[in-house]
Amino acid sequence: MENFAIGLIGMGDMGKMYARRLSDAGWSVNACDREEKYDALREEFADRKQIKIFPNGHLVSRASDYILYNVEAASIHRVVAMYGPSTKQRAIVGGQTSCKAPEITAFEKHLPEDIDIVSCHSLHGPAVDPRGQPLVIIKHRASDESFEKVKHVLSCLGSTHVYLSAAQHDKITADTQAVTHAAFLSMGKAWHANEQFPWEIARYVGGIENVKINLTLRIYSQKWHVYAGLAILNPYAKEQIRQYARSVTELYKLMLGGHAEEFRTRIKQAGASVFGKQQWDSELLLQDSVLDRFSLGNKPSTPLPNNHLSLLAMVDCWSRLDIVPYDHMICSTPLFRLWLGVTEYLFRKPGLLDDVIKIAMDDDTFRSDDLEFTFAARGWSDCVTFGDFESWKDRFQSTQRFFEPRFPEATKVGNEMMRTILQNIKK
Ligand SMILES: NC(=O)C1=CN([C@@H]2O[C@H](COP(=O)(O)OP(=O)(O)OC[C@H]3O[C@@H](n4cnc5c(N)ncnc54)[C@H](OP(=O)(O)O)[C@@H]3O)[C@@H](O)[C@H]2O)C=CC1
Ligand SMILES: O=C(O)C(=O)Cc1ccc(O)cc1
Repeated sequence: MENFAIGLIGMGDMGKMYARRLSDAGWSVNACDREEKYDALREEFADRKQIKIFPNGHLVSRASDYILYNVEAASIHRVVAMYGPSTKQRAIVGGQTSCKAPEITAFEKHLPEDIDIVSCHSLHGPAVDPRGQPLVIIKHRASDESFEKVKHVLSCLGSTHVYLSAAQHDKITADTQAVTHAAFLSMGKAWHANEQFPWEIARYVGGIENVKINLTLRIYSQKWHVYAGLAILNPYAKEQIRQYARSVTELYKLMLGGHAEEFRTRIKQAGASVFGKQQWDSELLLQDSVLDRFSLGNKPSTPLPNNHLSLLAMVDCWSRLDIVPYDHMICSTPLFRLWLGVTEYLFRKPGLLDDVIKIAMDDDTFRSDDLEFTFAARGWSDCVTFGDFESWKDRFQSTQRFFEPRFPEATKVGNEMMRTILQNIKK
């Protein structure tokens, strides 16, 4: 593979991460972003001889042997339509977007027939060390030789390769990403609606509450389009997010109506279908003593009880959709692994689930919080169902502004928490 050059179109967070890692491994990289960022990018990468910045994607495409589109999912069609026809003859093309259906459609429509298509998706954010994280590689329309070349190029990331079709990828990530995010987005929206910084309230500080708070703030501190794109454009996500909202609503109604037996049976059945076949040969993934270290507030001497509606609904949703989340570990993001860890914690801890069910029925202190959470889950689901990017952006950014003053501290604590917990999981 002498003189093999890699092209990166879109030099945002992911494009830059790939450019740095591929050039560190010795590959020649041609890269561009929008034309107006040409000078700034040239300056930023001036000290890297292996990276050549171009003004636009035509110039990157004609000079490169493997071209990766790292642009917003919602723009992929427009950008591939623009630069696709300029692709060097017999080159290989792929994309990094989080949802593959629109990406593949754009490639099939706009790439000349002699171009091979091998796409990919790093299942982690740009600030996470890629080593050991899943990297999905999709051989969509390619010779074995092209496929081997892509695997060889991407092996320098040190990620674990997962080979799937585009449809398999979208089906699994609808669960590991889109629904997981819907739960955290709903928590954030509900806290915002009640004007609560959750770490300032006794109910929310300590143990698994810290995981919920830190991960929610982590999501809201990122760019809206990443989360909007992977939920709205994924053909499988609509149904899954709708079921999550339905599970939240139905459980909330059972709580309001005091239907204790129905509630208990439903939760226990859901727990059995999701966790029933698991062999618990290890310690609990998450331990209070570890989790308590990652608080944004001070732990009160007597934390108020929580009915964990968001977690009960998650397990109910998985169960209704016949999803066993452990089957999806191959496509798990760090966030998903922690979310699964939190649900596991609730369903495996002796007595805790029974306490939570009792609290859900008997304690109405937090009915208004849960009402806001229910509205929020329904609101996100409606946005996704209607494919409404503008409302999605507005909902996201208004809550982002609410939490913004706390992002620097939350990012620090959240990163530390993720590092510690994920290291423990690896052991
Ligand atoms: N962030 C994450 O955690 C992950 C993201 N992804 C996916 O990777 C892709 C990129 O994400 P990320 O890097 O975070 O997003 P960014 O917004 O940081 O990067 C996208 C870049 O593409 C640029 N762009 C838009 N149009 C063009 C064009 N015509 N020519 C060249 N560049 C263009 C954008 O410019 P402008 O901003 O001006 O539009 C922007 O700089 C997305 O599809 C995302 O879903 C995948 C894994 C993880
Ligand atoms: O871990 C997560 O789910 C994240 O939030 C980071 C992320 C966002 C988009 C992707 O396509 C992959 C990873």
